[in-house]
Amino acid sequence: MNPAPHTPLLDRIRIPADLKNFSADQLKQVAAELRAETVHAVSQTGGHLGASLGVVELTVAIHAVFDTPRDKLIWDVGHQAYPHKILTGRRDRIHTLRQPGGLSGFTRRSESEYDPFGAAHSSTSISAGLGMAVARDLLRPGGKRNEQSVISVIGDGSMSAGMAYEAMNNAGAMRSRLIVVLNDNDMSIAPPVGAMSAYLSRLISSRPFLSLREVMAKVARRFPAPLERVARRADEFARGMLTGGTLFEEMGFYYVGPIDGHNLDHLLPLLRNLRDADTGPPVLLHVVTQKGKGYPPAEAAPDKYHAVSKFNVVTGAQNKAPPGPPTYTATFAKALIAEAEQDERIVAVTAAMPSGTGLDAFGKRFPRRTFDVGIAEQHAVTFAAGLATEGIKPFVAIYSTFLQRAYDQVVHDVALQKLPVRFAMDRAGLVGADGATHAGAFDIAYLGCIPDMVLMAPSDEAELAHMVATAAAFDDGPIAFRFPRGEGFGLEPVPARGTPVEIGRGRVLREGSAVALLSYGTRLRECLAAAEELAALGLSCTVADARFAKPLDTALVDQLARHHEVMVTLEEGSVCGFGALVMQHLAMGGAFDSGLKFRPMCLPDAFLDHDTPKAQYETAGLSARAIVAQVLAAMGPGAAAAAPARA
Ligand SMILES: Cc1ncc(C[n+]2csc(CCOP(=O)(O)OP(=O)(O)O)c2C)c(N)n1
Ligand SMILES: CC(=O)[C@@H](O)[C@H](O)COP(=O)(O)O
Ligand SMILES: [Mg+2]
Repeated sequence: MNPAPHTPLLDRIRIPADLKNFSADQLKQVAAELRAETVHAVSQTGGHLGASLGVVELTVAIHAVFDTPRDKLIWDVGHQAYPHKILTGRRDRIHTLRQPGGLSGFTRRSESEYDPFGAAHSSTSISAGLGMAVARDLLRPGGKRNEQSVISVIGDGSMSAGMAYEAMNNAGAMRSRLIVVLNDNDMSIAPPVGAMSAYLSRLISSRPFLSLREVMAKVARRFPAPLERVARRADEFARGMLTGGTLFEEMGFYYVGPIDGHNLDHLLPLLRNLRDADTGPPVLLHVVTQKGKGYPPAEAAPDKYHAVSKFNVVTGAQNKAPPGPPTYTATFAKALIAEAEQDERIVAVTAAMPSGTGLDAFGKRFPRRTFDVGIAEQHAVTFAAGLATEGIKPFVAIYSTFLQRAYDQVVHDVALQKLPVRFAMDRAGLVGADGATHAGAFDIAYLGCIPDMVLMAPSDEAELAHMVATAAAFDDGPIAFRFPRGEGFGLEPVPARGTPVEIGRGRVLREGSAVALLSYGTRLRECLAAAEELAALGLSCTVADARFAKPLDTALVDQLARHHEVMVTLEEGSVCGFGALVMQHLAMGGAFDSGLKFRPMCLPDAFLDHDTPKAQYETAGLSARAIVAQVLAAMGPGAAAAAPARA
């Protein structure tokens, strides 16, 4: 157990407004204590530490200067908001971060009035902030525009997403009063990629940090007097001649920076000036920070401690679980490498998640055939579509939850044109501590309704290798497969290279006569366990692995429906998914007219909070126990007692 840090000043803060009673020097001490408190909290819970450490001074400065929650502070992604949570009335629960029943690891409207906008998917903060700023102006016509400030804090990685540009494009034209803080730590989860990242680096290296005098002079020059505008334009023009106007200025923002984001002597007066300005375009304040700042093990780590498990504060050593079976992610990467060894047209695309998707391993083996496009899921999909038009075989590896963002690209750019893009959807199903925002709940439903999509879900790691091979061999249109977060079962040997399976063909693992359990994905083990329990009760069960949600193995489905009294489908997905596809088929074939008792078991129609995945699936009612209960309920009272007669 790591000892709690000594935090005399932090202990005096109940609400952020208390910070206004402190001098600049005291605020520096508050920042030091807040950093220690954040390290201590995350050492007990695990979580996104590096990003939070990088914004400690920024968090203190914003809360000391602005009047939250009346002023709106929006954290992009929300994974850096732990110090903000500590300062905004959640310190007593910070040790429950990401724990069952505890605080969320992201910002969340239902958690606090200091979280005006929930997040976890990136690059939404400028749009949301602009909406709030415009609402302010609409609701208080004639009011002073500095009565309420809106501050969006967005990271350099998140700045690579299309949404951020869409929002800036709109904000720059609307000239609504909005403060965007670009928190540039030169890191995404992995090192950042792309021209924007290179541009920001150039901007920083071509312009040394502004001195306090320069910052203040610059801001004072801008605000407010319209008459000064001409002079300012001349000034900007002259400066542009020397250093080049920034992209942000070209987009209609007033650019201030770069500023040392750890220097409170600069941040405090600058933010006060921006707060008090009543006129002007949206402001982009460019602060340079360090991910993991102030905690040596984090500063030294290549990933700057983006996400850590519980750890020892003194050594920084993380409590890693003893190595278990390989993860599905690792199995996917290995299988893809095996395919790519044989077919040089295979390439892989990630949207800023090389390690999360296993494509870091693929990239080591095939650097020229690996594309990290930044946090740009929409672009990733259409980029892959373009590759496919020319005969390249792209595997787009995106978490199920993040593929949501590229829905129209999947429909319009890929499926409608029947382009053979392969979608590897990691983190399918419930993911644990990241909670509802990251649950891969919806992909079966949102892809299942698209014509010509082929959808697969492996029931274990060996099946995953076979599905990678199937996708590699399939050239007739889009094909997708989904697999869960974390370790596989480690029960079946995984072949060095998979063997393609027949498209649209499932398999039967156990034959029975009373009950049919048809599984799509890794709940198959729960079905097999349930079948054992039901057999012990005298109910004989067939267990089948659908393998495909689309095209459905209709022959298998019909056969199960015809020869069993009860049929249950299982999936790690939302309503309107696999069960709905099966039900639609059965209904059209009249199976229900002849009395089939059909029970589609899927995730409940609700957003499930963070918990351990096992507990989440218990809550969702997708365990072996729940299957047994469902079957017995379907059979009616006395089913188990009467079961031997039915078997
Ligand atoms: C739409 C979307 N894609 C991917 C992610 C995964 N993700 C979470 S944080 C992150 C990096 C963000 O980098 P940056 O904005 O610079 O923040 P930093 O962690 O460096 O503070 C990524 C890729 C996400 N949250 N949302
Ligand atoms: C904040 C964010 O979106 C990612 O860091 C995410 O938490 C990664 O999840 P995995 O741990 O499943 O890769
Ligand atoms: Mg960053």
